[in-house]
Amino acid sequence: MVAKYKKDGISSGAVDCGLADPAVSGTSGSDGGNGAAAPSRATGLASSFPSIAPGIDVDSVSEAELKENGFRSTRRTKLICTIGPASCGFEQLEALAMAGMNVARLNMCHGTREWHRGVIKSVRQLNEMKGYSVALMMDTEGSEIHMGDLGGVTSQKAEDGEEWTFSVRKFDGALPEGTLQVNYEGFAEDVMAGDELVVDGGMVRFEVVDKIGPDVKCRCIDPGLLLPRANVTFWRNGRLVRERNAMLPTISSKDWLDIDFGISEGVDFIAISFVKTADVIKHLKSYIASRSTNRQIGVFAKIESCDSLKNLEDIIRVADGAMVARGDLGAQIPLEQVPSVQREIVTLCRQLNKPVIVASQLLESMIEYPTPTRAEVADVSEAVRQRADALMLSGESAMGQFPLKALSVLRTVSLRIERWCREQKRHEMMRLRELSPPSSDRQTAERVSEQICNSASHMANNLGVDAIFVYTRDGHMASLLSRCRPDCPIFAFTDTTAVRRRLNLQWGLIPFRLDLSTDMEVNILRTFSLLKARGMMNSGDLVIAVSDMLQSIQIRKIP
Ligand SMILES: Nc1ncnc2c1ncn2[C@@H]1O[C@H](COP(=O)(O)OP(=O)(O)O)[C@@H](O)[C@H]1O
Ligand SMILES: C=C(OP(=O)(O)O)C(=O)O
Ligand SMILES: [K+]
Ligand SMILES: [Mg+2]
Repeated sequence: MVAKYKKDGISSGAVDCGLADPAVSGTSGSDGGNGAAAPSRATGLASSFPSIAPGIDVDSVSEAELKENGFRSTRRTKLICTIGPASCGFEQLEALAMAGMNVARLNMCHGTREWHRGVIKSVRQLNEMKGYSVALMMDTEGSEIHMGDLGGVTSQKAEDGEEWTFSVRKFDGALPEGTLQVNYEGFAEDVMAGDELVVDGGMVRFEVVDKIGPDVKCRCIDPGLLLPRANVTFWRNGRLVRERNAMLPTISSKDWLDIDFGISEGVDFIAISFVKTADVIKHLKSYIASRSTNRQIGVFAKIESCDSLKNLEDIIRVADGAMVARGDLGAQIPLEQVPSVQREIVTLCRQLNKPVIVASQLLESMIEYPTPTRAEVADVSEAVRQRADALMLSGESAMGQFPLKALSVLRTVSLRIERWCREQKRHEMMRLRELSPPSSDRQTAERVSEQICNSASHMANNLGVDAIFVYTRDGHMASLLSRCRPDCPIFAFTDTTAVRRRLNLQWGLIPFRLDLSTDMEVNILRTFSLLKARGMMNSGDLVIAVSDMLQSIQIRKIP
């Protein structure tokens, strides 16, 4: 890939993915960080950074946004960055955190476990030393069919009419000229002459000419750039072919090892690729529960296949969240259906109170160029207007030339569209159905919490309050409030760092960690005085406070 412009300023020379000494790394969020010094938690470095107020953890980005713009203008849409060679150094991660990254995604399709372990360690250090709550999401490879590593080169151009061989043979070292490896052993048996091979969701296309044992001879019919490990689907008579490849397990044996790795490394979320049914999610959730006592890992279902669309509601009901994985989805259903399917998934997730991520190609051109296309900005705007919980960068942040600029575009577009939607009432309006239907026991805590949150949001909008405060141990009340998408931001106070990180993925929540008292009044007064002392709120601000420890709604003016 040729850099047409100067590369993003997050790393000047060679990309260093080792663990830079964070004590000597400066903050370099030049294009869109907010320039605020990062607060440090109680570490030996306390003297190098402004110290955090005792008793409350919040990151410098939220703090600066609150101070500079007041309550109402904080960003509601959360941002996820896929980490790769262009973003894995400590300083690069720090710059991304400064520029608003809420979640770092690790795609297990690429890189070694050791490499991923290094990134996890850096993110964790960043959180501990600088008060961030960047969550970690591990994304499984799945049993998709993809090409091999291109024998070490970063890309190869396939020209119109060229002959290429797709082979299931294993090669040591360099590949023979014009040969590509395929990871699925049944490939040569499943395909037929005349089939169309779609690489990387349509970036390159081939027609199958002939089969010779493990080799499949093809002719390029849509030229383009072949990237390492690009995904491959095959089509016959205009339909996706699903032979034995459809029988491959959703979670492969390699995925199970990656999942064990994720559990032992304590990631916050695991995203499962190519989910077909709800059962696989249930199975994984019980596996995680049996392996990791007292740690919750959110399981996200990636919606990227025809099968997942057939079972959409069942899958989303059992998952902890979903991802509209438009990359592969666009290779499995006609492209023109992707926007309406995205909207359906976003709506359904909101109804079922599951966080939803819109992913892939949001700013694809920024892999190479420092400015997005107008169409990309429109796409990002639409996802923000649909009020998806989070937007995700893939290649833009993993291997592109401008990771920080791409993140900055997501941030500024989100802020601008959110404000426009609030002021002009342009959001997608949605009537929320009841999550917990009336039962014989009409007073279940679930139902009461839901009603409290709906009413609190309604009151917040009618009264024009500055913020909703929620005191929550497990985060559930915070997510119920987020579901209502109120006009004001939601400050979520929780007593564990793990819950705080998980809440960082959800729309409109600004998560803080605070030692919670069983006495609600004590919590309220403490948060008021701590936030006031740090300049994050002012006397006279109007707040609605709710809690999962005491079922009440309070309307309070900051003294
Ligand atoms: N851990 C990694 N190591 C090397 N390259 C990576 C890594 N993660 C992502 N990439 C690169 O970024 C590109 C885009 O990432 P992503 O969309 O997550 O993967 P894919 O293209 O496989 O669907 C990948 O094709 C790959 O080139
Ligand atoms: C996010 C996606 O999955 P991956 O990048 O792992 O292919 C996608 O297909 O859009
Ligand atoms: K993946
Ligand atoms: Mg995919």
